[in-house]
Amino acid sequence: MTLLRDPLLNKGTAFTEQERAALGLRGLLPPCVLTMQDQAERVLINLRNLPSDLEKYVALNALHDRNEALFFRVVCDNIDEIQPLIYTPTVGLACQKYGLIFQRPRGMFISSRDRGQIAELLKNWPYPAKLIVVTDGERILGLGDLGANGMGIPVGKLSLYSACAGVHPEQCLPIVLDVGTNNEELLRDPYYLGLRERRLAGEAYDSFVDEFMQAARKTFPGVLIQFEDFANHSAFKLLHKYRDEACVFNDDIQGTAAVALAGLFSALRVNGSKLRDQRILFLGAGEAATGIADLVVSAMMAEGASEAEALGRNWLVDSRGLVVKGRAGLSGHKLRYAHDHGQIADFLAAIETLKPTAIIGVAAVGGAFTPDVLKAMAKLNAHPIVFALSNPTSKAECSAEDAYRYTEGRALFACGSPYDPVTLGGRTFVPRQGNNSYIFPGVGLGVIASRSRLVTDEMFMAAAHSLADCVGKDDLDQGSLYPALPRIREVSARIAAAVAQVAYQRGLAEGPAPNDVMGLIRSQMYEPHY
Ligand SMILES: O=C([O-])CC(=O)C(=O)O
Ligand SMILES: [Mg+2]
Repeated sequence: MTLLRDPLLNKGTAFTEQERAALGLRGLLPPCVLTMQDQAERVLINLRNLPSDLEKYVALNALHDRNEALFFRVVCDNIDEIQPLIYTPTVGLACQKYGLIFQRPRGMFISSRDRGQIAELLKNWPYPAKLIVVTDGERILGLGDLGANGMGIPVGKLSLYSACAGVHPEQCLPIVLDVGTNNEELLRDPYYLGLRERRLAGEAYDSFVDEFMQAARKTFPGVLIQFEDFANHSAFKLLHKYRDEACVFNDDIQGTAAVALAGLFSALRVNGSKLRDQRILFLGAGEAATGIADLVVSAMMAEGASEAEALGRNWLVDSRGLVVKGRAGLSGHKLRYAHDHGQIADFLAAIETLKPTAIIGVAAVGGAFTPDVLKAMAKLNAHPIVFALSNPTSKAECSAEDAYRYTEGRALFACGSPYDPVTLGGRTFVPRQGNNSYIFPGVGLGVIASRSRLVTDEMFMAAAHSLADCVGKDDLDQGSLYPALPRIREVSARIAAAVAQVAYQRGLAEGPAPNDVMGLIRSQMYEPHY
């Protein structure tokens, strides 16, 4: 009976006659023996009969808790259909309803009440973790502070690690650091499962996170720690504090940067220009905006631009207008992009003045790329680059349909959440997601496989190039700036190999470089089967 209750061992009706006899399962299962394929088909039939995405999320979660291999088989074989249900956009709603839909815990919940005992707590995790995705829930997607309900995000990210890059599920540990929440609604919500108190701040917060970092590294030596969906003020600080001493990265800063840069490389193949000649205007000035801009600056410099020139080609607009030199109260991460210029209050006026070739939306202001914004970009450029990257769909700067409609089908478009193909004037466009989900699974796999001590920006640059290299002419012809999702395991393997290569070249890896790095990567990829 224990076997049937253990999701890592359970095969349900797929236990063979011999297994049933040998393992004491006779009589505990209906007599019919199914194949994994039969089971997967049945899962899909049931899933498609469910009336809402949230119910599908719950059903998939339940499958994950019942039979892990079957869950991943279904995800891998139907990634286009399933990814939006276990990841953005549905995971956003699932986090908002986390307390209500809760059935079984997944991952670890470490709260500020556990101060002084985090190492002891981590020992309760029964597997040797090699990869932790951790959030404090303060900025979940573009939805803001969801406190401990943010747990859905590390869970979703790690499901993609296993499905999209074959990181073994047993190596994956989702963690929420529950330091309270400042979300009034949650504090009043009877079903909220986190601590009902305001967020820790200042020194108390820093020392709590530091205790977690030391305990995690001690309990799981060499573990890769991905920071996810922290608010800006914590995200930059934590990355800066730990990146040179621990194996960490911030997905929202560095992962998003690499996916956006790869999308720009693809777009430039269509419009035939160079990165160093672009003028990029960001709507948003947080983790994603400055993360992307920093990587773009490095890439422009690799094409021969000076640093000053490259910086001057990236501009930010935040809630107070254009980020310019001397504007009062600018936070540190924006300063590189605070150029000498007069104040401009709104985004459209900034477009008209600065004449960008690309606009990148990362401010979680739904609908901010208005028809007028899109038309202005179409007037300035033969092929305007328009990336509406905010998540979930309700926060997207514009829909795919609007992006194509208001630019007469000339936009080179990428979106953070999935959109269906758009047919316009006899042409069908297939927009693809400029989502860090193309990047982090491969980066993580490469870091784990090479046992790299650190995660570097050079690795994200290599990941961006590898991802861009996977985009074919057939993709570009239909308006896709990224490869098709069903190719993701191959794409992740290439990214992982490139990342591992950097680790070996820079002396960050453990052990000598193998002759066949790709072989090493492939040999480590988990395949869901019985
Ligand atoms: O999770 C996603 O879809 C992308 C991401 O990291 C975020 O929006 O914070
Ligand atoms: Mg994120």
